[in-house]
Amino acid sequence: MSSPDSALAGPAAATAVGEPMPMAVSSRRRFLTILRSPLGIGALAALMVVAFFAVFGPVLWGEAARQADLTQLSAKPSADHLLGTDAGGRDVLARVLTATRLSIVTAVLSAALGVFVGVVIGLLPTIAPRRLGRLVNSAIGVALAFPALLLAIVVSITLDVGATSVTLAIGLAMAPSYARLTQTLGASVTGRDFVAAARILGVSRARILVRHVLPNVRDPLIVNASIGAGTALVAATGLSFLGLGVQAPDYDWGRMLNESMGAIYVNPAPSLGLGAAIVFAGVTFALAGEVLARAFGLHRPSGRRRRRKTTGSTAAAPVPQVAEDPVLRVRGLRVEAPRGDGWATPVRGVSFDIDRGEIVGIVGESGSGKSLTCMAVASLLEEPLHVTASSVRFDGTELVVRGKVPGRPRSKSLAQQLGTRLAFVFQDPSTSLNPALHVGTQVAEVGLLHGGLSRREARRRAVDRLAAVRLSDPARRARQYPHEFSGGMRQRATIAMGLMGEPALVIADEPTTALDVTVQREVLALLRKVNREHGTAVMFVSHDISLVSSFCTRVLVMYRGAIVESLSTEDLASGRAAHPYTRALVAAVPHMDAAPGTEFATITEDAEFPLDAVREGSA
Ligand SMILES: Nc1ncnc2c1ncn2[C@@H]1O[C@H](COP(=O)(O)OP(=O)(O)OP(=O)(O)O)[C@@H](O)[C@H]1O
Repeated sequence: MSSPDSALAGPAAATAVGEPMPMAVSSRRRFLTILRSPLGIGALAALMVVAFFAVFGPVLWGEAARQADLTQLSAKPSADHLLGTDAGGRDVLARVLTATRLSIVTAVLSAALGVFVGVVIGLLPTIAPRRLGRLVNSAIGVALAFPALLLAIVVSITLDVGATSVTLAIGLAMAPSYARLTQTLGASVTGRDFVAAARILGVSRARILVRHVLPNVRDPLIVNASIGAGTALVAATGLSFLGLGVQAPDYDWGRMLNESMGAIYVNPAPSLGLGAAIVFAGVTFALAGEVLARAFGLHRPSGRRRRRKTTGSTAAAPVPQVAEDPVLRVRGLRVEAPRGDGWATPVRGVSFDIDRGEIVGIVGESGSGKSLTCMAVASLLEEPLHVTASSVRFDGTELVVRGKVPGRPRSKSLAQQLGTRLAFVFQDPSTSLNPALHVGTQVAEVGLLHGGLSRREARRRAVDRLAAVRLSDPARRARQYPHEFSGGMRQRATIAMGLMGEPALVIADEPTTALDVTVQREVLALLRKVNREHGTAVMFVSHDISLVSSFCTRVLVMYRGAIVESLSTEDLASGRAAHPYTRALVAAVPHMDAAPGTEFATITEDAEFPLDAVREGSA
């Protein structure tokens, strides 16, 4: 038997935190498939055996377990007593079967308590303000550092020994492990692009938790909860074995094991029988966990059905009536990040405008601050980053509050405006959609959140938007999961999400880097179509200066966190760039007509360029 302590240390060690598995088939079909597999059949059979003895054990063998035959004290196995008798002359097999109920119920309830408390605590850092989150994290760390068995013993003794106290003790001792697991899983999900996308749509923290975090952390939690029942069984048995668990006249497997140990060398059968029962039940829980994870752990989240008052057929928020000012006007945007003992400034007070309907490229080497600039203007950067500016005016609304650009919109109306008027297309299409939700559900989200649409209407509009981004058979595609899409299709779905509203600006942060050239062209054509048909401005980030030259009308050149030049693409293409860094970037573009053997021009790491802007641009 593994030590209860090691067993209680549980879930984090047993989990492979990763991508949720894809959900290609319906849950019913998946359930039937797994049930027909050897694993499913074995788990179901074992579970039925355990359940049978837990339910009927005391009824069928309770009487036999109580009858004492004083002529047969500590008897060895015989035809009448297959596992022999105990020191009181009672049939051991009947007592083992009768004790199944108490042992299993204690294990299941303790595991349920541990998982519940652990999940609640573990999710707190995801939804709580940052400082409280950090405090909870530290508290989980401290609780984990305390040996779990010791914790269980202390709680058990404090609460007065017995079945109830052992359940509470084990549940509370298991909770920190589940809390850490939940917190780690939650953190891995909240850093993903689809959560950032949800934030842009103005989805609240609680809703992000329910719709995006929980479905993606559920599978490992389900597996661990089931394995946890086996763990709890071993722990409860251990505590009872030590005399700290179930007390007479009740008995569970642990207490019986304790009583049988005195005679183990002369009559090992009772101990072996008990050991077999404990191992069988433990393995059953582990198998059940595996089956549950495969069968139900990949369910589409049921989600609370919420009907809203229908206000019209479009999900778009009313378009603010603004003058023909730039769609985005940024002044003195600065991003600071903690580094070592001090602060680094990856974005150094940049200023720029993007006019309505304009397509503006941002180019620069890796690390020049392009992505941070985009995220900052979309209100997506949170602590520990400091984002300050004298003004960030989007679509007529000032985003800066007391010199800072908040990581979340300050009001519901602003969240609605950002959710419907600003679209963000991320670099990696494989992370920008939630793998646990149907694509249509995700596209429809903004209609539910900001458009006042009913679920059905939002879905209809989502299908319409998927058609608008030229996805064939959009109704079927809407019912598929992101893994059933190609990279290009995912990018289109992300753009379709943006088109649920009436976006005034699409920020596309290297949207084609992860795609092959053909798909790249399709995505660019789509962005251009959105630009032409809706007058949507595009802020297009890329390393690829030739791509930017062909796609954009104007280019902002970033170097070490500053915009060093703003010029038209004609000027760029015809070699009229003024800043030495821009000229070096252009010179580094390889040409097909270069003579064989010609060395490519590169920008070396130690190359230094002035940070002052040569035209409009840097503050
Ligand atoms: N969350 C963060 N915390 C601290 N520093 C960061 C953070 N994000 C980015 N940085 C740093 O800021 C600098 C600019 O990063 P950014 O992602 O904006 O560069 P980029 O120009 O978009 O690069 P790439 O083209 O490779 O995506 C980099 O040095 C990066 O290490």
